[in-house]
Amino acid sequence: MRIVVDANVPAADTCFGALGEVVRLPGREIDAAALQEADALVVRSITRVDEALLARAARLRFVGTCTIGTDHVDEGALAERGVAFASAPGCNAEAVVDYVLGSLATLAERQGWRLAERRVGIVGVGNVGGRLLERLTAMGIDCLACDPPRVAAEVTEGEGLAGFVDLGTLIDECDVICLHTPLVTEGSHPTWHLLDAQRIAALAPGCVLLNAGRGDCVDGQALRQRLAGQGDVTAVLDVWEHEPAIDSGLADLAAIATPHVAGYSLDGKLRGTQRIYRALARHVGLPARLTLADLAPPPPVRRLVLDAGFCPEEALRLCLRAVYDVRRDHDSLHREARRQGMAKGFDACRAAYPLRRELATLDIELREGAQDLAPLLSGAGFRVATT
Ligand SMILES: NC(=O)c1ccc[n+]([C@@H]2O[C@H](COP(=O)([O-])OP(=O)(O)OC[C@H]3O[C@@H](n4cnc5c(N)ncnc54)[C@H](O)[C@@H]3O)[C@@H](O)[C@H]2O)c1
Ligand SMILES: O=C(O)[C@H](O)[C@H](O)COP(=O)(O)O
Repeated sequence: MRIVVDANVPAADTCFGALGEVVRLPGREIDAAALQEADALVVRSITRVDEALLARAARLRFVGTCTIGTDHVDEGALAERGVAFASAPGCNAEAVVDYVLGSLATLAERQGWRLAERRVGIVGVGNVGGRLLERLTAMGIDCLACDPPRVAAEVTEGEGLAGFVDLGTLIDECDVICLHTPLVTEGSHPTWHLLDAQRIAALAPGCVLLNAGRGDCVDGQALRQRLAGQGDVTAVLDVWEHEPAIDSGLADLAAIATPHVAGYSLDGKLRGTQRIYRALARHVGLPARLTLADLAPPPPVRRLVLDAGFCPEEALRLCLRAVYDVRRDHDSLHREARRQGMAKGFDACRAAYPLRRELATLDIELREGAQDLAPLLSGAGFRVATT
């Protein structure tokens, strides 16, 4: 079996090599010619899997994307050709939540506010937004949630979603708005330009808008105008319209601008690889013997000991940055964009992404006098012990 795999899929040779011959190609270079002899295709989100790509893929029987998002895949076209499809729901959701916490802690420090005093609105409460809601609530932070499709499902399935509000209410009542919606262009709950010019104009002065869903969920031009004109809201943007050739003017105006890497923990990527490896093995009737534990190395920082003397905000920042510092990704996007131009720089940051682990890989020991920090830090996602 010949398996074409995006070069940015970690542990591909170990996993897919156990099932067949692996051909690795940069995601943007996978084209119809590359699939002529392929039996299986494993992508991430940058390869558009559509009619044009499939045109000469007569042998193709399986496509897997090691990502949560599936908007780059024409599932109808695959079904018509009898090609099986698998994605990796939730694989990097914890990493995205780590990114949100790191971004908010960084802004709080820069702008001189306390996260505990802010109300956070979460739009799209699925794997990512749901985990964010859980972690923020456990940290004692007030949250509102908006997810009309889930609310509609409640009516029919009795999910019980008390406390969910509509988008207008969330915008009016929250200081921080976190967008975790997929890109949906059709149906009764489309998300294309969910934050359009009108909603962007309605953002209250001082509010923070964070988008780690899909770039097309926000009208980038309207956001750029609001940031450039009034300069009274703060944007944290990980996803963009027209990636990788994103609007560099908007990137300059965003307080935190990163190249679509919110989900780029090694753990999240390996989970994605492993899910698709298992799906392909099942599809071809081979055993999938490799587990996540076989693939993930030990974390580079395993343990932190805190004694008395930290205020909660400082302790949280210190622990977050021991694992992942979002400022590194912001700086590297700007640096590489200056060096190579935006489109090349954007992709270069992603291709050479440094090692990043998830908060749950860090053990924190709280000594006497620091034990009050336990709810905040365990709520944030660290493994906390008191001694
Ligand atoms: N930046 C990154 O690195 C990164 C990483 C992972 C996922 N993502 C993006 O985040 C999206 C969400 O991920 P997930 O794992 O939570 O997906 P999910 O499918 O588990 O959840 C998405 C939620 O959004 C809700 N939703 C859909 N339309 C909506 C609308 N109009 N208004 C409000 N809510 C709406 C759905 O009902 C669902 O609950 C993915 O589809 C992907 O596009 C980005
Ligand atoms: O949908 C997802 O899982 C994320 O957006 C993912 O992090 C995208 O990563 P990429 O495919 O761009 O490497």
